Amino acid sequence: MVLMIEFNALEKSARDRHIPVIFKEGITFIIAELKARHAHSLLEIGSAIGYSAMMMAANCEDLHIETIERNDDLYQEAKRHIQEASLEDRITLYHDDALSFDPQLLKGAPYDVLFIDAAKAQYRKFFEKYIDLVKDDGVVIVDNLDFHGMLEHPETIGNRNTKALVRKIERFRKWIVENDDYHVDYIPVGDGLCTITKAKHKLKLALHLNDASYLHDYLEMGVDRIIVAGPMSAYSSHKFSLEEIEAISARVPETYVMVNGLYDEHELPALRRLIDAYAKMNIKGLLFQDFGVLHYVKNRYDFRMMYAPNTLNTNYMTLNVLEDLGVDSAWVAKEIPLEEQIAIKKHTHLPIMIQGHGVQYMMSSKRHLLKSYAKAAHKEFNQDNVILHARESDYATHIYEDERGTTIFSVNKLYTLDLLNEMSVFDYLYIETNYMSAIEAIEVTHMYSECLKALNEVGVQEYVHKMKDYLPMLREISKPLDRGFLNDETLYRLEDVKRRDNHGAM
Ligand SMILES: C[S@@+](CC[C@H](N)C(=O)[O-])C[C@H]1O[C@@H](n2cnc3c(N)ncnc32)[C@H](O)[C@@H]1O
Repeated sequence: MVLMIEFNALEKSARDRHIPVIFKEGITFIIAELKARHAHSLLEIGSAIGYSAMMMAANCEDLHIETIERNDDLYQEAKRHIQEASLEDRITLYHDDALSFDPQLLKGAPYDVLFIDAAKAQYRKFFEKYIDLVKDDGVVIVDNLDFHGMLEHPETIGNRNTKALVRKIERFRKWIVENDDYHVDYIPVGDGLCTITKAKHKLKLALHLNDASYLHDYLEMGVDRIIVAGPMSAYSSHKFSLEEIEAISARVPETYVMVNGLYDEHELPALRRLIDAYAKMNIKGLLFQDFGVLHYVKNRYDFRMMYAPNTLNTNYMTLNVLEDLGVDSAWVAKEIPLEEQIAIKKHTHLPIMIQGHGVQYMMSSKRHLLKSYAKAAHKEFNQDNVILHARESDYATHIYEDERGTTIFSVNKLYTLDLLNEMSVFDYLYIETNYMSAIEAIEVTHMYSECLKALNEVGVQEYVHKMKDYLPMLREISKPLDRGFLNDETLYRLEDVKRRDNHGAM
C-alpha cells in the first residue's frame, strides 16, 4: 500500500509543474463512489502522471484500472510512479491518443466506471467512443465541468481560445443534460464533477397532431412529443395558426413544429419572421429539411433541431455529419427496409424517429400539379381528397396540394403495432395522422401507447399479449393497412411494389 504522504508530494510536484491533476475533494468523492458501488473495473481517459489512478487503486482494494495517456513525457512518468508503488498488476497504462486508440486492446470491458479527465474540448467524443464499454448499471464520471468557475462567469474570460473551450464544455454539459438516454448529477466539489448513469432506453411516442381538441387525451395517454404543422410547413393536410400553436406549446413541453419546406430566396424574410415568432413561444424543437433553417437558428435560438427530409437519411455517416453540424435528432428514410434502419440506428448516437403508423409520403413537388391538371383538362374536383390510380397497376395514392406544392401519400397505412419489440432500439415512434379522422387518430394512438407502456414498463410477454388483443381492432379502425417499405428492398423497383401489393397488403 502506498503511503498518503507520497501522494501529497506527487500532487504538489504536479501542481508546481502546472500539470492539472484532480483536486483532493474530487478524488475523495470518486473513491467514496467507487467503494459504494463495489467497483471492480475502471477505465480512465487522461492519466497525466498517474496520480488519480494510483489514488483510486491504493484506496479501493479490488479495483482494476486501465488508463490512457497520449503525452509521452507524462506517460513515462506515470509508468515510473506506478512501478515504484508496485501497482502494475492493478493499473494498466496505455500510451496512445484515446480518440484513435483501438478499444479492442482493453481488457476489463464492460466497466463499472469510466472516468473522463482528458482534453476538455473533446469530452463528447470521448463519451461517445467509450460509453458502450460501460455496464448498463455503471457510471461515467467527468471532471472539470466548472472549469475554474468560468462557466458561471464567462464575462471574466479574456483569452479567445479559453472562451472557445468554455463554450465547448458548456455545449457538452447542455447536450448531456438534455439527453434522455442519461441521467446526470452535478457534484460541486473540486473543479465540478458530474456523474452520468444510463437511463433505461424507451421507445417514445410522437404524434402528428390533426385536432387540438383532443390534446388532453393524448397527454393522458402518455404521448411524449406533439408535432404540429403551421404556416410554411410541408406534407401536412392540417395546419394550425400561430395562435393555435402558441396555445398548444403552452400545454405541451415537447412541442415540435414543422418548418420542413424547401424555401425559395423570396420566402426567406417570411421564414425568418416565422422562426422569430416561434422563438417567443414555448416550442421545444423544429423539424426541418432546408439547411437555411438550421443556419438561421444556429447561434441565435435554442430550438432542438430535427432533420426530417423524407428520403435522404439512408446511412449512419450522413447522420454523424448532421450531428457535427449541431443537429439534435433525425428521421431516417422510410423507403428502406427495417433491417437497414436498425443498422443505421446502431451506428449513430443521434436520436432517431421512425414512422410507426399512418399514410406514407411517396413524393412531392414544389409545383401545383392538381391546379395545373384541372386547368389543362378543364376538370373540377374536390382537392382535399384526390386519389390517383396508377396506370397498369391498382396502386392508389392520395394527392394533396397546398401553397407549398403537391404531395403524394400512400392510401394504405403503415402499421407496426406487432413490430414494437424490434423497433424499440429507436427513440421516437411517429404516428402520422394525415387522412385520419380525429377519432381514428385517438384510437390508433391509444393502442400504440398501451402496447409501448406494456413493453417499456412490464416486458415483452405483456406487450405480446396486449398487441394480440389490439391488432384485430386496429385492422378494423385504420384501413387499408400494409407494411410500407419495411420488408421491401426499395420503393423504386416496380417488382417490389407489385410483390407488396399482391402478398403484403392486408
Ligand atoms: C487533467 S490531466 C489528467 C489528470 C489525471 N487524471 C489526474 O488527476 O491525476 C489530462 C490529461 O489528459 C491527457 N490527454 C488529453 N487528451 C488526450 C487524448 N486524446 N488521449 C489521451 N490522453 C489525453 C493530457 O495529456 C493530460 O495528461
